[in-house]
Amino acid sequence: MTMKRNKITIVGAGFTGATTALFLAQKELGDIVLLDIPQLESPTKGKALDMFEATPVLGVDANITGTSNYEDTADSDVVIITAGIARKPGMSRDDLVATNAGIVKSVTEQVVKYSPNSILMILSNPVDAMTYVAYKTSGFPKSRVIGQSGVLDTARFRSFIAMELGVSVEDIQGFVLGGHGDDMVPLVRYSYAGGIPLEKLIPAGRLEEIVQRARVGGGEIVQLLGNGSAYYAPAASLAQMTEAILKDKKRILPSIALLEGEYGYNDLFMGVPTLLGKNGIEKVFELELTADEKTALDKSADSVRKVIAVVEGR
Ligand SMILES: NC(=O)C1=CN([C@@H]2O[C@H](COP(=O)(O)OP(=O)(O)OC[C@H]3O[C@@H](n4cnc5c(N)ncnc54)[C@H](O)[C@@H]3O)[C@@H](O)[C@H]2O)C=CC1
Ligand SMILES: O=C([O-])CC(=O)C(=O)O
Repeated sequence: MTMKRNKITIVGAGFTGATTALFLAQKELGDIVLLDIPQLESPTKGKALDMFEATPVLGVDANITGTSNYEDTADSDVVIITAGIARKPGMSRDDLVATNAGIVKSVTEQVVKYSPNSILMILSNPVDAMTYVAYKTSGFPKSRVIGQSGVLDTARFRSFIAMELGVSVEDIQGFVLGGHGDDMVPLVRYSYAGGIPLEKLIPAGRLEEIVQRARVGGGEIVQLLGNGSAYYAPAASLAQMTEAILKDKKRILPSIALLEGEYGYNDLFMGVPTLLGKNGIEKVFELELTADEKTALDKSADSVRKVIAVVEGR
């Protein structure tokens, strides 16, 4: 019996796209197609071949190919969209909307033509609004259009807490709600180190400083790099979400999902805890919030709505 291998397409073979391809190959999650614009076809093929040549050493079986032709992406199981421009120091993610909305729309049109049954995973920023664009353009059910933000945002929070306590990053659990912007809402109430509530281990004032560092964690990397934005941690986050889907792991991970009444919001894409399995987002978990948490989430939702209004020309 021959088993069909999974096929994963990554549109945008830049820093995040190429790094994601490598993580996916290391996890042996399937064959990988890297696609970029025709002007970059040669370097895209070069990156893919170089990566494939790493697989004998890594001891993994994954075909990795580069292309600028959407026909090569046909029948993908998962399509990851990282196409677009990244911010530079002094810019906010929202400054990217005018350029990236057009790119995400045209990419999605092509993707759905060749992979009508795929699950779309969006990274391009401003990512909550770009997930909305992919949803509207694709006509896919909401379960198959997923944005990445919360795995990364909690990974940053977990890293900073582990540094603070001098313990393993593995034992820290973080929790974040809201849009992928500086007013995202990390909930320390639901954050733990080895099952112990963080509030019992770190004084409130210090915990708030760490929360604030996590909120602006993307900007910290943008400042340090000087000419682009983070890609290792974002790529690791995409790989973890892809693994949850392709292995039908039913993991509870934060993702950007369409809200239809949950948390009191409608027609809005924003980060919430979700169940990820073979059908994509199989469930959105809704929690009771305190008045302060709800006020903070409303602010974050307003920021996302403003960007969606720009996309829609309102
Ligand atoms: N949601 C999140 O948590 C994160 C989002 N991002 C976002 O991901 C995006 C990509 O970031 P990087 O990979 O660092 O940028 P990059 O500039 O290294 O790569 C982007 C790639 O997209 C390609 N591209 C542009 N238009 C295209 C089109 N029409 N079709 C196919 N490919 C196209 C470019 O040629 C380039 O190779 C940015 O918008 C960035 O802000 C980055 C990190 C985290
Ligand atoms: O900060 C950026 O522009 C890229 C991003 O979304 C992140 O690293 O969180």
